[in-house]
Amino acid sequence: MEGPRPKGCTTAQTIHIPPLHTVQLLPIVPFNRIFALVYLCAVLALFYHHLQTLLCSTTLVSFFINLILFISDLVLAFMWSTAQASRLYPIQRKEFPENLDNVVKRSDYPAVDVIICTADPTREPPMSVVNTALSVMAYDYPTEKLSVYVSDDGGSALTLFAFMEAAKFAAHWLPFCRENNIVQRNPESYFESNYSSSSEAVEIIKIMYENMKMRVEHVVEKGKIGDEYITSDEERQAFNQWTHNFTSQNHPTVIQVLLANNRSKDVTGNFMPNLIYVSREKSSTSHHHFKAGALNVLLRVSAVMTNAPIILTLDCDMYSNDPQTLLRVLCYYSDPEIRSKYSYVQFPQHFHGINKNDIYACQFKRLFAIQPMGFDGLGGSNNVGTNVFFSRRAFFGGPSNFISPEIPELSPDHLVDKPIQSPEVLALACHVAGCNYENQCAWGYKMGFRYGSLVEDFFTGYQLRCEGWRSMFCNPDRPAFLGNAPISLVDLLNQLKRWAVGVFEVGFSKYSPMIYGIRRLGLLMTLLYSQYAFWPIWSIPITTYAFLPQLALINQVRVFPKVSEPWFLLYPFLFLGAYWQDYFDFVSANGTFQMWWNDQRIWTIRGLTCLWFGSLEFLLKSLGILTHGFSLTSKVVDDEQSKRYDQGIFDFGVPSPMFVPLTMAALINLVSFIMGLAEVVKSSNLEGLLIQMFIAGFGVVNCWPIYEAMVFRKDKGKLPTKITLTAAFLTWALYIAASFIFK
Ligand SMILES: O=c1ccn([C@@H]2O[C@H](COP(=O)(O)OP(=O)(O)O[C@H]3O[C@H](CO)[C@@H](O)[C@H](O)[C@H]3O)[C@@H](O)[C@H]2O)c(=O)[nH]1
Ligand SMILES: [Mn+2]
Repeated sequence: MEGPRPKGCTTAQTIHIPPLHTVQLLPIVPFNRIFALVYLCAVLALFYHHLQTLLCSTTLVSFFINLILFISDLVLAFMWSTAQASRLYPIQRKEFPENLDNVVKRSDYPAVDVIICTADPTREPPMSVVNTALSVMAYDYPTEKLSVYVSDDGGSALTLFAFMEAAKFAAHWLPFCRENNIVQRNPESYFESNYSSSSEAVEIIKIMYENMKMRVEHVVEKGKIGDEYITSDEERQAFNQWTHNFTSQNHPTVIQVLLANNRSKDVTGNFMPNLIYVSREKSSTSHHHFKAGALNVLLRVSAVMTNAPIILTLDCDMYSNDPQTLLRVLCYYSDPEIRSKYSYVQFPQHFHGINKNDIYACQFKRLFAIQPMGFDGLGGSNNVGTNVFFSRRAFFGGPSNFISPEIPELSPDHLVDKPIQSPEVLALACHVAGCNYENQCAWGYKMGFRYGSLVEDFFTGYQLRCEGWRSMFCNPDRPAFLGNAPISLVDLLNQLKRWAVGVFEVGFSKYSPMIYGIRRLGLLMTLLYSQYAFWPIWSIPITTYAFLPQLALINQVRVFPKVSEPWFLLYPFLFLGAYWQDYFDFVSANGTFQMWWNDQRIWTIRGLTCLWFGSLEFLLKSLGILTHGFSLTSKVVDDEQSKRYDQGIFDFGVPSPMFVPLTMAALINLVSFIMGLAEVVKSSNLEGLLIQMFIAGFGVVNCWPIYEAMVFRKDKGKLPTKITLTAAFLTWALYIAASFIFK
């Protein structure tokens, strides 16, 4: 495996050009490697002890208890080993866009196509999609090289209307940003920030923005576009495509060029970027492959219209937070060597509006910020679906194995020589957006974004890596993009449930890292990808440790070594070692202690809820019993909910079955801790049960918000009584069953 190469540095030293980028191994690496070795010894010792106790089990019950603990620890050890793979070579990159002028002329900058996906105007407010689009249209980049495509899987005239308004507003907004050197180019966020409101120009543009917002929101609220909002015949014609039998699941392709960079000018007379609305053809009889399908259509439509060599894919809520980002990407892309080997540059997902201590751990620091450095050091960052700059060539076979698309117009080296609004171009674009176009094609299997998993981002990144592409991770100090995170527990758990189904679809397919990946990626990268592909198996040890030691404690059965036995020492070492290292990683990625505490709490909550439900859903799906699709994460904010969120209060609210096992765990831990404590007071003998007491106590502390939601709260976000009662009944049943078993 090739380690990191400080490429920019070497070039700089030999020919004395200031570097465009540098790369550095993280200073913590030597420590990580030594610690991994020490920890490994402890893990091996633990398994020696496990085998001993397993073989010496005296009764069937104790054999089964030991077996469950053994399996759980096996899963923990496996997950630990996969995490080590990311700790051995983590690297950090830096770019120097200020040096770009020495290397490339502005006129030689490559063209860039941006694809923004949206799928439902009720769950993804069009105004927020518009803001995302405006923020990227205003990139510091030659406007004639920039095209923004909006993929509307909701097939909604409301979204098209919002973008017609956006196109008009952009004529004011883009020059305003340029002339005033605005850094925050998402208008909503700009007006929310402490901008200097002294100038008249700011006030004027703010009023314009508010007017646009009012019109769009009014139309969205009414659900239809009143005549008074339609200002030209062209617009009317566009909306006429929504005939009476047009539904979001059944309609022809709609492609609307809203701005064209050879024709549309802003108010200062400069040309604007292309802005194109695309809603692919849908029919209830064909499979659409969710976001991956939408992205493949957009890959083809953009190829026909502009065919830029760089493609940025964005989720509708992920707006650009830094106008210089494209220049950063050029720092890499302007190097032909990198261009021929790298398939994408991934920027992390950062979020705005997260509450102070991030109670739901929505920042996913490990997934989005920490582990990508480890992936990158091994030759390729993971792909997280949005904020990623692809090389178009990467969608057509490996670096040395080009796969030709079925028509030459889709080839990455095809030159588009007609304007985007010409009838031939539009006709071909409509053709390649058709829902039967992909029949008997390699799209989704060997070309483009890959089908077969609800986490098409993870799957596609993994497949590109298997084909031999490298990729990189770029995490500048100022976040390049900011997005929304779920603000209620059930939204979060539903999102993660989809991820759980999606990763299992990779883990248990013929492309599993363990059988397909291992032959192509080497051991470390395979382990790292396995950590995600088998992510839901965390639920096994988490559930075991949330119930088993507690039920044993209630019945005064000891399942761990006594304090006086030397094996005892392994447990605090393994626990503290893992938690401490995790804490350290987290804090190094700008986390705080409270954030980390919440993060580890959510980790246990996931293990008891969405990971099980996701696994079950995957099983039912594999058996053909269930055909669940891509459930969108809601981006609509309920006022009351958002108030609770800002105060850091857990939001249960709806009676989701996922809350039942969680509540049961909370009850069992509380009961066992109290009963254990009573026993200690009575016989003042903690020696044998110390580890179990500790686990139950740790559980109780972690479950605090659940007790509150169960007993003390009256607001709408409290735990529904139905859930509390069901969980209480099941806990009681479990208690009775356990007392029979442990007898
Ligand atoms: O049929 C669909 C379904 C979704 N989307 C879009 O996909 C994006 C992501 O959907 P969201 O509901 O926000 O899911 P998240 O779980 O927040 O997204 C994460 O997980 C997804 C995979 O499950 C990745 O695609 C995303 O990039 C990644 O940010 C949104 O822009 C949607 O509009 C479509 O275009 N078509
Ligand atoms: Mn999202």
